[in-house]
Amino acid sequence: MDLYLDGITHSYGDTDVLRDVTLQIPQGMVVCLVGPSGCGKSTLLRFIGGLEQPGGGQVLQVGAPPANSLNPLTYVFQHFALLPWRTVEGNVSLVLEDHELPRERVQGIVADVLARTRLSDFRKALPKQLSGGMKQRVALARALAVNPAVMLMDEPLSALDSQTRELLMDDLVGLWTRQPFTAVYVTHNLVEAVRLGHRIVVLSRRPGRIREVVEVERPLGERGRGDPELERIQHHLWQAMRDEALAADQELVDA
Ligand SMILES: Nc1ncnc2c1ncn2[C@@H]1O[C@H](COP(=O)(O)OP(=O)(O)OP(=O)(O)O)[C@@H](O)[C@H]1O
Repeated sequence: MDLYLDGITHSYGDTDVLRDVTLQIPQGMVVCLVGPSGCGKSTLLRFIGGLEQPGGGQVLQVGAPPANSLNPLTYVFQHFALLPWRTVEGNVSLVLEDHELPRERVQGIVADVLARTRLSDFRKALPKQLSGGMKQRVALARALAVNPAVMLMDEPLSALDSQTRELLMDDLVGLWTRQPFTAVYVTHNLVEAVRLGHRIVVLSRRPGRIREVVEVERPLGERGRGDPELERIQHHLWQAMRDEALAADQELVDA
């Protein structure tokens, strides 16, 4: 299933938040949204997920989600949102409970996603026993368990320290390489964008409109740290964002 954003425009009261955002999110692609603080990235993600409706334009789903998808549009948040009293496997199976699946099917799905996120040995652990990176891997496993058509990822690594973030980026690349998924990935971090994004969308400051779309051709599995081509793209993205970010910053200070 592809997504097509057709002229998304929105205001909250007098605040114009998004203007005429038109964008294709093809199946199997990680599309990163970057842009200055307050430019409407999270708002756009909520529109894509159907949590809110835009004032103008529409989000179109083109084609059908996978036949066994239990939740076509699934979020991954910055702060994991795990239930502290449930084990790792209990947190993952939670999202399957309303679907009246046979017990063996649930066990099969949970075992599969825990293996894919390298958590099989920790299935009985409670969240408080896990590092931040492992908690986010549980959140990823939980998202994958419903076999989403598109994962909506809102700053999923920003609560983690830089080393853990590096490891999680490798995990995400490994997950995608073994079994490509579709994602809209909101981030402030241009290193993440160039490591994980097939397509990087730069939004202007508020009201967010598309300033530039950058395609990164290098396969995810071949993108290493210090890769000059990625650094060139990152530099280019920063140039595109810099003035917008400075102006947005000034607006916040002036407000
Ligand atoms: N429910 C709401 N009611 C009123 N204003 C809102 C609401 N949600 C967001 N806004 C405003 O819309 C603008 C865009 O917010 P949004 O959180 O989408 O930006 P963002 O690009 O994700 O920001 P950040 O990068 O700082 O997380 C901000 O000015 C915010 O205050």
